[in-house]
Amino acid sequence: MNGRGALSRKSALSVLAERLSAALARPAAQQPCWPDAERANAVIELLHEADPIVTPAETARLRARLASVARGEAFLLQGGDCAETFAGNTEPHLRANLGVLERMGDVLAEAAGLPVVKIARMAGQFAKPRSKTEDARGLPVYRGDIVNSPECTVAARTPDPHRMLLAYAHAAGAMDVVRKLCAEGIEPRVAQVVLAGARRASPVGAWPFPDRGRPARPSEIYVSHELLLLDYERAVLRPDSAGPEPRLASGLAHFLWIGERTRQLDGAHIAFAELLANPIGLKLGPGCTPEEVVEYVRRLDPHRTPGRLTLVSRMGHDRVRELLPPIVEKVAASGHEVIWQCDPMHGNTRTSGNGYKTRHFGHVVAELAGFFAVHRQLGTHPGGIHVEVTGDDVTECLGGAAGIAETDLPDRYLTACDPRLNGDQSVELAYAIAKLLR
Ligand SMILES: O=C[C@H](O)[C@H](O)COP(=O)(O)O
Ligand SMILES: C=C(OP(=O)(O)O)C(=O)O
Ligand SMILES: [Mn+2]
Repeated sequence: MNGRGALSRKSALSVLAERLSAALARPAAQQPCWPDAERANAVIELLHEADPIVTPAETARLRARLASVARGEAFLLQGGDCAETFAGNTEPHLRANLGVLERMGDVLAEAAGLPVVKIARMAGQFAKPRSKTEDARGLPVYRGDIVNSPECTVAARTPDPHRMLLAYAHAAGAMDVVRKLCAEGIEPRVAQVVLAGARRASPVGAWPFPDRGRPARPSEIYVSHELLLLDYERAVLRPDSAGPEPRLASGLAHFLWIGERTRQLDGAHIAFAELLANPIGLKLGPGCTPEEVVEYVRRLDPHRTPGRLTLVSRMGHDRVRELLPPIVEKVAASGHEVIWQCDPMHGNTRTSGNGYKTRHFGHVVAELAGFFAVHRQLGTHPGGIHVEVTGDDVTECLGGAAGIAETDLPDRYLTACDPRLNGDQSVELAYAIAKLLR
């Protein structure tokens, strides 16, 4: 590099460092208050030395894949646990969740006649935003294994910065497993629902039984998590000069998204995401106006890069047809080529009669039906879905072909945060979407 190149690289880096400090100085919602700031800083310093978990080449490949989704040439399937846990970070669990993505991807690819880009909520989905600061017992809420423990004691719920090191180690270990499984081949999850019962109860007319899998084959799967805990996210960043302006590449995931509770336009999360070279997602709940969305698009996709920004609507099954069209119209008129993705889970969370946080399979399908109908009407590409699913045989969401009822919820309600579709419900959902796509 000649002297002038080195100088301009140095000044680009110092501009980025200044912008990063300014972003982090903004108000940040949903951050834990570490009881010992010195200990937290020591952990952050250690994490600064950590190796990236994902490579720039992988993230660049995902950028190219997402550009094709934005252009309507591919479909995006994103899914996994609401909250990963350290105890659940095992090869069988990772394999089961990837097997669900694999099977859903097969069904969707065939129905859409398009390649499916798969992104797992995996290898770092350890931080949770919460709607309250205290639980029913008056204890600080559980904020994900990266912050505290769900156990019901004050000590367990006190944020512990050391957990960020554990989260990094677990994420790195999970990524090794993901790479190994992708190379070896992942066997698609096959639905286990009994034929007769399924035919009776299934809302999906085209539910084909028996659900036949195929042999495992190598797969391409990217990893993602919510860009939430800024003390963690700020630690593993590398300069990236491949794009239209110098940015910082997160070494912690290929794809990061900003949640519904941290999308304040003047807040730290949006300002932080502006600096990232990774593709970015943004959740949009029912309170979001079309004007706000145009401002997000301007800030997060300043160079009009197809697929740079994924807008994830999660409006609820009863509001999507009313709330989504003005947002899509305004963004389409702005000329930015975003990905339209539907999260049919978070706008449909309810408490069951027996006190479980749950979602009904029928509401999940209904929000997706609304999402596809809106895009069909407006002539835009319904680019993908973002779902909370597991290959484990849990009983957390109601309905589906097996007819999970409220009284079944206590059987295997294992989630650390939100209710997930189990393996059968997830495959059934893929068939329901296949019907909508046709
Ligand atoms: O995925 C996350 C949840 O939807 C979010 O943490 C809110 O959950 P809560 O209402 O139980 O706090
Ligand atoms: C918290 C989540 O979603 P949202 O921000 O849309 O509520 C999530 O995806 O787990
Ligand atoms: Mn969730």
